[in-house]
Amino acid sequence: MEEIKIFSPATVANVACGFDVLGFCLDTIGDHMVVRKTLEKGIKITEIEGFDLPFEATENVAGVSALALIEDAKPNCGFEIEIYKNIKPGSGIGSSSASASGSVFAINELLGKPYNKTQLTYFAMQGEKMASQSEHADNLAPGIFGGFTLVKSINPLEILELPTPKDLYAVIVHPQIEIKTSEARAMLPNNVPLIDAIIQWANVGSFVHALHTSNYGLIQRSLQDIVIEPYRKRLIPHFSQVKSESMKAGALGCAISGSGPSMFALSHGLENAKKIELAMKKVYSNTQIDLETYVSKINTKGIKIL
Ligand SMILES: Nc1ncnc2c1ncn2[C@@H]1O[C@H](COP(=O)(O)OP(=O)(O)O)[C@@H](O)[C@H]1O
Ligand SMILES: N[C@@H](CCOP(=O)(O)O)C(=O)O
Repeated sequence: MEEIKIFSPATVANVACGFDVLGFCLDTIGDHMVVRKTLEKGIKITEIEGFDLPFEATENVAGVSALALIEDAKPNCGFEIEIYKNIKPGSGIGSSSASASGSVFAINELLGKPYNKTQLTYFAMQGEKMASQSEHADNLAPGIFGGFTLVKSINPLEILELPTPKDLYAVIVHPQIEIKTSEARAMLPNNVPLIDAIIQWANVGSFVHALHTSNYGLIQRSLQDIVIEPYRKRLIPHFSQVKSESMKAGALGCAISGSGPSMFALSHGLENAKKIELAMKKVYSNTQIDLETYVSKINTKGIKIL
């Protein structure tokens, strides 16, 4: 194979209680990428559509992650990368992650798949580190593995794949403003009160159990973030109103997606998800804020070859 075209999906990181640990993969929104082998060695980004991003490989997360992989693989060829972005940078649904994971996934396929998904996540982390100035894999893991994932540890990198209840849907509301992950991380405290930590890790454990048992009521009781949301919600216009309207419409839970400004809600069933989407959208109907919204099944496959 000399060329490959892929769909690299958007992802929701943190998932309320699981900051830097939990994440899930979306289905209806993502980037397209084309990667092909070249005789000339190295990494070249030859096409970027959708948003204004750097073509210099060392300044684009797709290039940085690809360079990390070829540094290890030392192939006797190079690669050209075309990026067709649908995920707005600074969105909170893993724009940088989709590029970083998509490029290493594609190159791995072209090299005959010498690396496993954990190794690909490690290479993609090198790109994410450049974008967010910190090491986190909670967007990358669900994009590469699919479904829900839990990042057990960064060093050594260990990722757990979690089950996806079959009738679970996600609603994404993305106010068209930009929040850089690096800035949204810099505003966080270094310490968490013990009482808050206890509640947060109880929610993580309960949420994981709820996924394993398809217990939608326990999902609802676990989707709570008392550590990060209090700091970041002020960055998102009308966040509290969106959250309360989504819950009134029947959401299992609603929280900030990644570092924002996107928000996500989880729904038991598609019809309920559509009602929740309308309720969340309505909050912005009399504002000047542009909005993108998506209703998505949980994508259990992750990155797809087209
Ligand atoms: N290929 C890329 N895709 C998206 N963002 C990129 C890419 N390369 C570099 N960046 C930079 O990374 C930042 C977006 O990453 P981030 O702040 O984590 O947003 P998101 O929440 O959408 O992932 C932006 O500053 C953007 O300029
Ligand atoms: N755990 C990270 C996740 C960032 O997600 P993104 O989609 O905003 O890149 C954080 O919250 O900083």
